[in-house]
Amino acid sequence: MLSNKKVGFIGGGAIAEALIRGILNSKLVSPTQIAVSDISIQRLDYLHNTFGVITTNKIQAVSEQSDILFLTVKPQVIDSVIDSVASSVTVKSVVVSVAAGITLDYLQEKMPGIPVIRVMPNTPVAVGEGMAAMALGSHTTQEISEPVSTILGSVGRVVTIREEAMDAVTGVSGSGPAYAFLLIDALSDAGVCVGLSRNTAVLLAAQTLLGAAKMVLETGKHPAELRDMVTSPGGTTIAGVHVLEQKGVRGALIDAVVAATTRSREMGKKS
Ligand SMILES: NC(=O)C1=CN([C@@H]2O[C@H](COP(=O)(O)OP(=O)(O)OC[C@H]3O[C@@H](n4cnc5c(N)ncnc54)[C@H](O)[C@@H]3O)[C@@H](O)[C@H]2O)C=CC1
Ligand SMILES: O=C(O)[C@@H]1CCC=N1
Repeated sequence: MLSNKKVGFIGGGAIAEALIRGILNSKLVSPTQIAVSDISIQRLDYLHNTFGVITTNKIQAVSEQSDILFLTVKPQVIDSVIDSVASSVTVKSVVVSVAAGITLDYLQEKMPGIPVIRVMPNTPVAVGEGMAAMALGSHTTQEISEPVSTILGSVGRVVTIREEAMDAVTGVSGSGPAYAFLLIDALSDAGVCVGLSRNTAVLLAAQTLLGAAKMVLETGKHPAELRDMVTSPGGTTIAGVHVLEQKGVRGALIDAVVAATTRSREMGKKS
C-alpha cells in the first residue's frame, strides 16, 4: 500500500478510468488518496459515484495536493492544462504524462525543475494485465520513479525504455488492445458464420487469445514455434494459416503498427 501518497489525474477519460479501476482493485491506494480533475462535470460525477475518488473541476486543487500527478488529457489539449499544473505542482511531486507523442523535453521546458516521467500504458491496466513503458526525465532519479513503477507494476507489467522507443511502444502496446479487440471481434464473427452462438463464439475467441498470449509469456518460446505446435501436417490449422498469409494479415498488422507509430511521432512534432 502506498499509504502516504496522493495520486492525482488531470483528465478523467478512458485511460484515467482504466488506471483508477486497476489501482483500486490492486488495493495499493484507497479511493480518498485519488483526486481527479476534468472539465466535464458528468465525468467527475461518474468517477466519484463509481470509485469514491475525490473530484473537482479545478486543476490546481489536484496538482498542488498530488505526490504523483498523472496528465491524462489528450495531446491536443495538454498545452491548455500544463500552465496551471506548472504553477501549482511542487518539486516534491512527480508528473507522469501518458500523452501520446508528447516529449520529455517539452514537459521539462514547461515545468522547469519538476521531475517528469513519460509513460505509455494501455487499457488492460483496468484488469491488472496492462503493459506500460516508462522513460524518465533528466531530473527524475530511480528513487523518485519508484512509486510510479510500483503503481504501474500493480496493474500489469512495466518496462523502462529510452524515450526514442516511445512512439514505437505506442504503436505496439499503447494502441495494441484495439487490434486485439478487433481480432477477437472478427474471430467471433467467424464463429457465428460457422454456426456458433455469439456468446460461445466470443468466449472461444477471447480465451484463445488469452491462452496463446500466456503461452508466449510463460514458455519464453518464439511465437512461431508455438504456432508450429498447433499446426499438424495436412491438418486444419495450416489450411487456416495459409488463408491468413494469402490475405496479408501479417503485413496488415505490421502496416498498422507503422501507421500508429508515425501518428505518435506527428503528434509530438509541436515539441
Ligand atoms: N485510451 C488509451 O488507451 C490510451 C490513452 N493514452 C493517452 O491518454 C490521454 C487521454 O486519452 P483518453 O483517456 O483516451 O482520452 P479521453 O478523451 O477519454 O479523456 C480525456 C479527458 O480529458 C478531459 N479534458 C479535456 N480538456 C481538459 C482540461 N482542460 N482539463 C481537464 N480535463 C480535460 C476530457 O473531458 C476527457 O474526460 C491521451 O493523451 C492519450 O494519448 C495513452 C495510452 C493509452
Ligand atoms: O489512440 C490514441 O491516440 C491513444 C494512444 C495509445 C492508445 N490510445
